[in-house]
Amino acid sequence: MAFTIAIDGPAASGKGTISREVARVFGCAHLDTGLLYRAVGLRMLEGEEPLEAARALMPADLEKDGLRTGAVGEAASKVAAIPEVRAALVDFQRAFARRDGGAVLDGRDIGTVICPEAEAKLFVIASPETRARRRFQEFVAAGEDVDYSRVLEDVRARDARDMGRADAPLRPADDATEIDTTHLSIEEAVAAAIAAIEAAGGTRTA
Ligand SMILES: Nc1ncnc2c1ncn2[C@@H]1O[C@H](COP(=O)(O)OP(=O)(O)O)[C@@H](O)[C@H]1O
Ligand SMILES: Nc1ccn([C@@H]2O[C@H](COP(=O)(O)OP(=O)(O)O)[C@@H](O)[C@H]2O)c(=O)n1
Repeated sequence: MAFTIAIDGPAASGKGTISREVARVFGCAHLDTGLLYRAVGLRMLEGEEPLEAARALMPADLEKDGLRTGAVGEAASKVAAIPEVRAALVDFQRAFARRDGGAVLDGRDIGTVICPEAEAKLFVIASPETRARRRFQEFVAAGEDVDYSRVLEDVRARDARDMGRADAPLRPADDATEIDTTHLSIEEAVAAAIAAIEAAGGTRTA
């Protein structure tokens, strides 16, 4: 049966962490849709035209090194504001969402545009300062030379761009359950997500 779980929210709110654990617990496949936009953003930084890059995207693009850097995140949110780029990525995401065995997709517009019919929808948030601190720690661990105030500035700029764009802006679906992870541990956030998905009819396999 194709049970679809949509998990949306702003940068570094905890979507990916929750999604990976939810996929394990509910025994379904996981697609980090941000990687699609990051892969197009990286190809743009390498000189390619964004729409051509989106149309030519290959699975190997999602495995490339460097997709998680701040510069690529910034480029991703720029190409993500181009309606034709978004349109080129829709079919792949919808096919993934309806696969047998169920799927969890995380991103910005999964519950609103890609899978409005998803059986379970979560909207994960946290304060900008908390998200910037988490992202800063990740960059430091990855050896990137950054300062916290710059990361906070980038988080705010990306929020504004993602929420302000005309096409598929970041916003909760009317029927999404909000999880604020600002004061939650990873374990608590995951437990809240599992409870909401079970309440929506999801069945654990682990
Ligand atoms: N509830 C939480 N409490 C503390 N740290 C968290 C929590 N959720 C995620 N993190 C950490 O914050 C960082 C960003 O989380 P991630 O899941 O990648 O966010 P997103 O996918 O929304 O960008 C990761 O390093 C992760 O370990
Ligand atoms: N479904 C999605 C996923 C990502 N994106 C865009 O891609 C960028 C990078 O997404 P991401 O999920 O990898 O970013 P993080 O939350 O991990 O920082 C976002 O800032 C969005 O602009 C989108 O528009 N729609």
